Amino acid sequence: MYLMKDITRDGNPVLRKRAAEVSFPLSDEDQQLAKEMMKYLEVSQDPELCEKYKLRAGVGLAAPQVGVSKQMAAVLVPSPDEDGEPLFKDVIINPVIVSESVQYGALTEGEGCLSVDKDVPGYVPRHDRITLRYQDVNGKTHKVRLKHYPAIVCQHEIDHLHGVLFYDHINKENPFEAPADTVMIS
Ligand SMILES: Cc1nc(NNC(=O)[C@H](CC2CCCC2)CN(O)CO)c(F)c(N2CCN3CCOC[C@@H]3C2)n1
Ligand code: NI
Repeated sequence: MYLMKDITRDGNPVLRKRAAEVSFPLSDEDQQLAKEMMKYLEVSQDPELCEKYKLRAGVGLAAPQVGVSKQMAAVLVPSPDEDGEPLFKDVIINPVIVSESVQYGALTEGEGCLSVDKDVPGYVPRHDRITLRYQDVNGKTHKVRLKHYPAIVCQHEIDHLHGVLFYDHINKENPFEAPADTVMIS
């Protein structure tokens, strides 16, 4: 199971590389990687286990963040109401954003990153809606339309696969400025 010591931090070149495509069928190593990344998110979202293992909670985790430069990320976006199904839960492999809204969306609270220890205040303008194509661990291709919160999370993870970090998007002059008619997501 991954602990915070296993998370690569900003400054490690692996976070600024374009990750390599994953080939199918998945090697045992890649299957284990997918499982471990999703496990981290599940454990980190359990208050007791999160505390027990001193984790930072997460709704997404990309392979470069555990030192593996491969096009793979785990995403676990819980439903707003406790008992509901997650808004999105899957390990996205070789993801491609095939279309995106002109309209921006941004988390009202700004963003953080398990690989960035410092707080970087400011809005992170992303596309409010995306159509995402990816393969799951079985090699099955999915094409999903996402909006608001899950769309933001997936864009944050896909950025990691392209060597981009969230603060790269923050307006240097005015961090809390967002483009006109940006959807603010809480
Ligand atoms: C929004 C949020 N970001 C959390 N952390 N940061 C992350 O996930 C980073 C990725 C996210 C940062 C902004 C967009 C993607 C990790 N990243 O670096 C991966 O690349 C959270 F932990 C969190 N939630 C809300 C849901 N809650 C359910 C119960 O358990 C606690 C959990 C807390 N929401
Ligand atoms: Ni991140």
